[in-house]
Amino acid sequence: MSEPNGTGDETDAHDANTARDIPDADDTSDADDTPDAIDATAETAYPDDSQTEADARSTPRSLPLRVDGLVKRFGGITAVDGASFEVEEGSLTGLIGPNGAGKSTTFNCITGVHQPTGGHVYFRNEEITGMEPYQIARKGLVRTFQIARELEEMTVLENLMLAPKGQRGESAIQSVTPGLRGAVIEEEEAIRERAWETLEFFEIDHVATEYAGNLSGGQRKLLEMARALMTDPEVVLLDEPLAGVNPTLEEKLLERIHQLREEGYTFLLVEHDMDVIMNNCEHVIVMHQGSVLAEGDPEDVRRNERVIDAYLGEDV
Ligand SMILES: Nc1ncnc2c1ncn2[C@@H]1O[C@H](COP(=O)(O)OP(=O)(O)OP(=O)(O)O)[C@@H](O)[C@H]1O
Repeated sequence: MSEPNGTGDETDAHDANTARDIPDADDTSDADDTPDAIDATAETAYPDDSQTEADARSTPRSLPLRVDGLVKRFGGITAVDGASFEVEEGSLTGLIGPNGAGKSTTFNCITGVHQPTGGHVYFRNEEITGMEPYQIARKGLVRTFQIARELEEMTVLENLMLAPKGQRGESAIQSVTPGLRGAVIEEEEAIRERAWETLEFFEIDHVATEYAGNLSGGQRKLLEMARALMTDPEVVLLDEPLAGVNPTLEEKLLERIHQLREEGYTFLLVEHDMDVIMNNCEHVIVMHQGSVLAEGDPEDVRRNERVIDAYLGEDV
């Protein structure tokens, strides 16, 4: 793979990005009504009618996710080579590319699992490059892994109950302070209730008391997503959530993703099954050799000669 060059591929990505619509002020009416989203929208709306279209274009939008010139090297291997792309609010965006294109490494750099060698990652206009995974998760950006990472020796319910951020938890002080102890118990009950609701949503409530290590591969994928949701994310990066999942479960998982999207979540999906990408994502980003080769709606991407070449003539 080549060293970052900041030329051809970056230009393509940039062109593709600028070709996408800039939301007008009316778009804010559809915004998610969580406090964060309202704050973020306030930063980006174009409140003053006197603003010209050019002003509006130059106003940075509060995108849920923006990756700019991301580079990651492992010794002599350049896994990510100047990748730049944006993820739109409330979208289900697909991230595809041949094996070794750099998709998982990109996810790792976005979510703090890896320290990028170069470039920038922004979550709602805030630079999060190089932050720790827990800091990024707290802000509302989480990922799932190709190989699910649940705690095998805990039950499914316990796995979910551990996930929410900012829990008071047990401490010596609260155990001898009646008021505090009551608050902790109340919080735990609320989390337990939400955990049950989430298990029901993913239809794995019947295995709530099973050790996570005893679940089937497909059930683990559902648990992984359920755990991600328990952290109250705004943006979820899904790394091959359907790999090894049977068709019935696959349909269920996709249905859940669409349902969550309607509730205002934003998803970036890495998936090798092109039918899944083409039938479910409204925007597709194609990575090749560490950078963005093309992006657009599924049909544009499917017809793109460079994409077809990158996949060596495989059906995209
Ligand atoms: N920790 C690592 N150390 C060394 N090289 C790595 C590491 N992680 C990834 N790579 C290399 O970086 C390149 C990109 O890998 P990555 O897993 O990001 O690709 P991918 O697009 O997710 O591939 P796949 O679709 O096969 O999962 C590959 O050449 C891979 O071998």
